Amino acid sequence: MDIDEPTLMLVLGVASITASAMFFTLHASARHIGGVRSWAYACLAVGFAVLLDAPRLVGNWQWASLLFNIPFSVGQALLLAGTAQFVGRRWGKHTLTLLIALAVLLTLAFTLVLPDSALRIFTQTLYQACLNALSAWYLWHHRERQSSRAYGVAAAIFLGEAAAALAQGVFVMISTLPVTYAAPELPLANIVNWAGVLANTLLGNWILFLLVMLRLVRDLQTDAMHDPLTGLLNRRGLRSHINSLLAPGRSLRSLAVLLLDIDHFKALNDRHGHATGDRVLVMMGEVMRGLGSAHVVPCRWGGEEFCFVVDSHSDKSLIELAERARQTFQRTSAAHPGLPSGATVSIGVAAVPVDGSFAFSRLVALADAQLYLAKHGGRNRVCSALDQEALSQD
Ligand SMILES: Nc1nc2c(ncn2[C@@H]2O[C@H](COP(=O)(O)OP(=O)(O)OP(=O)(O)O)[C@@H](O)[C@H]2O)c(=O)[nH]1
Repeated sequence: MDIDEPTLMLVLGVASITASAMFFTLHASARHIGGVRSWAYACLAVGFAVLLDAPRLVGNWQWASLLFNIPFSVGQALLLAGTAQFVGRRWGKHTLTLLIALAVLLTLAFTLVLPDSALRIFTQTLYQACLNALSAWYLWHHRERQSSRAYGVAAAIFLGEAAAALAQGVFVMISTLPVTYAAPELPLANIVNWAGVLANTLLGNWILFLLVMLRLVRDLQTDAMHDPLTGLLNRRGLRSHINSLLAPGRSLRSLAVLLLDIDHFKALNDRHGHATGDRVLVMMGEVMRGLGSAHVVPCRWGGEEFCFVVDSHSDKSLIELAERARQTFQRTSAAHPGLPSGATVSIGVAAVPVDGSFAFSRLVALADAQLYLAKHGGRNRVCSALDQEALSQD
């Protein structure tokens, strides 16, 4: 291949260092995302390896090899460590140290102790292939549902890099020609080598960058849709849930809402303090989460008001759910050390058919009217616009 190698390496080195700067910047504003800092150091190490090698200043091939191989191998190990951290795998510092030590030992062995270019390149590319294949496996195995396509592409790129590295090592081993790292005497090995380096430096880094951005978007969406105090869906999250329930193709027959309001919460706050009030709200969230399921979705409506949205139910099951919520809340608050024992909740229940005239706001208004009745009927009770016979069983 007709390539001005030093120029290409210079470009790749600069691309790696730029990627490193990008990852460092990302890490500064998204510290909770694991692995980004390791990727930043990985790009830095690879960038230095390539930049040091580009001018071909060192005439002695052994020293030139050491100068390239060691930072490059460190970069590969850090890349894998970053990927493992990004997907949430346990990854001890010892594993990283071992991998780096292995790469350094192999390089030293086949450069200074037993100088053999072919063996050095083969072990180096085998090492790189194994690490890249493991990165591909981590990304594929831990792909996130919403961005599974991007994870699939990332895994494919890493697998491609692994295959390119392995192929280059094999070409070099089976050739009878004398070889240098870039193997200009072996055109096929050289092409494969460059394909791998390009995939690594350009595509690989960009796809990792994309995965971090997708993770950030997912985290922001999760934050925007959840109440930070209780962890339940907030109103925005609930709206998104309702939209997904009403999406075309879902044959939903009816929808129910249970509105729950903690009794005399203002007095509780005044008497025991706002922090205790917050703890009662958290406990309410836990009680509701415990009663939730795929068809029973809890939400913090606002302040001391909560709701369940139920999309598969009978009238009886709704009333049972409301009663269970009321009793569990009362029991838990009584049993919870440090919380006021008399905390109770009033609940209004309503259900409507999902037809052409369905409006969620009307359903909420119906449940609210029942909640009003529960409050004015003495609190700590369930009121429902449903089958009164079922209600009177309790
Ligand atoms: N601790 C705490 N209090 C909150 C929060 N959000 C709203 N509140 C308080 O909840 C109280 C609601 O009081 P009200 O709407 O008067 O209702 P209530 O005292 O529960 O009376 P009833 O509903 O009629 O039983 C207000 O004092 C709000 O300040 C919160 O996040 N934490």
